[in-house]
Amino acid sequence: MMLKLAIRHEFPGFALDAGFEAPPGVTALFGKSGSGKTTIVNAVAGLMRPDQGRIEVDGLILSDSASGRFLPPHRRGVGYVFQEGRLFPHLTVRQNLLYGRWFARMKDGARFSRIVDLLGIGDLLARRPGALSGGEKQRVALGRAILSNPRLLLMDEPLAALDEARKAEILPYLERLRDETGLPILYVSHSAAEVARLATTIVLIEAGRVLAAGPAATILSDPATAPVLGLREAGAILSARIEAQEEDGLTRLATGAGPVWLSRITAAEGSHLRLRILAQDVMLALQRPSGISALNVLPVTVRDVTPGEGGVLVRLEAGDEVILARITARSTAGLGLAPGMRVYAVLKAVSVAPGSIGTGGP
Ligand SMILES: Nc1ncnc2c1ncn2[C@@H]1O[C@H](COP(=O)(O)OP(=O)(O)OP(=O)(O)O)[C@@H](O)[C@H]1O
Repeated sequence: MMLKLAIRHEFPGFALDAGFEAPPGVTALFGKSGSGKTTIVNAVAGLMRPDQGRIEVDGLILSDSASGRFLPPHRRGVGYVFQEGRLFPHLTVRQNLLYGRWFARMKDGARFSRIVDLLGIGDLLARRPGALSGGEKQRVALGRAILSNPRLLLMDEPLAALDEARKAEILPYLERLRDETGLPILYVSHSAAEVARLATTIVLIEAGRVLAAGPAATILSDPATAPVLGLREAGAILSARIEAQEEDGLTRLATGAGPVWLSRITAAEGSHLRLRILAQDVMLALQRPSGISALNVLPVTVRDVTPGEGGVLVRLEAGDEVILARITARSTAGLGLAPGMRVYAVLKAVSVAPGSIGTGGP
C-alpha cells in the first residue's frame, strides 16, 4: 500500500505546499515546531480539508479538490495514535481494543491474539487505563488503531509524552509493527534519534514545504540535510546481520561496509539489525592505523567534503554503504581530504549506543 499526497493550504500567516509518497513502513515527518507536520496528518485523517490537492491510498481517493471528493474521517480506514493514548477511561483494555474492531466489523480472534502478543499487552486486558503506565497506554492505543484494520496508520508524536525509559520500551514494538503489518505509517517526530531508529522513509518539512524526501539511510547521511536534523544527530544507517557472538563479549556483524565489532548485542546470530553510526563518532586516517584501541577500521572512499558551521561533514563510500564523518576544518586541511581519496574510517566498538541499534533493515 502506498500513500500519495500533494496538498496546498493557507492559514493566516502560514502556507502549506507539500507533496510526497509514503510506501509501506514508517515515513517520518520531521521538522521544527510550526512547520506544518500536524496539518499534513490532519489532512490525511480528514480532520481538515485542504484548499487544494489530492490525497490517495492505493488508488482510493481520500480527498481531491479537483473533483470535490472528500471522504469523511470514519470512512477513510485510517488509524490515528496521538501523543496521549486517548483511551476510554471507563472501558477495560480489552474493551478499548475491541472498540476499534467494532468499527471494522471484524470478528477474527486469531488476529486479536496476534496483535495483543505483538504489543505484549496480554496481561493488561482486564485493567482500566487508569491502572496502566504511560508506555502501556501507548501500546494499547497502538493496538486499538491496528485492530480497526486501517489502510494506514497516523502517529503524531506517539512517544513525546513518555520518559526515555518508556520510549526505549516501546520502540521495539513499533519496529515490529513496521516490519510485520506492511502498512504505511505516517509518523510525526521531533526526535532525530527516534526517526533514525524507526524511519524507512524521511520527509523533512520546513516552513510548510518539503525540503527533502527519500529513503532514511540516504537522507540521514546527506550533508545537505544534516543541519536540519541537527549536526549532533547526523550520521549513517548501516544494515547489519549478526554473524557471531564472540567469547570476549563482542558481537561480530556483517555489513555492506565490511565486518564491524560492537559491544555485545543481545540478539540471535543471523538477526538483521540497523545500526546508526553518528558522524561525530567516526575518525579518519590516511593509512590503516596500527597500535590503536579502536577495533573497526573500514577502508572507504571520500565522496564529498562539506564545510559547515559545526565542522566538516565527509561523506564516505564504504562498500555498498555510505558513512558520514564529522571532523574539524583543521583536520580536513591537514589530511588534504578531497573527493575520490581512499582513506580509513575508524569506529570504536563501544561508540554505538544500544538505543542506536534497531531491528529490521534500513
Ligand atoms: N486551524 C488553524 N488555524 C490557523 N492556523 C493554524 C491552524 N492550524 C495550524 N495553524 C498554523 O499552521 C502552522 C503549522 O502548524 P502545524 O500544527 O501543522 O505544525 P507542526 O509542524 O505540527 O508543529 P508542532 O511540531 O509544534 O506540532 C502553524 O503556524 C500554526 O499556527
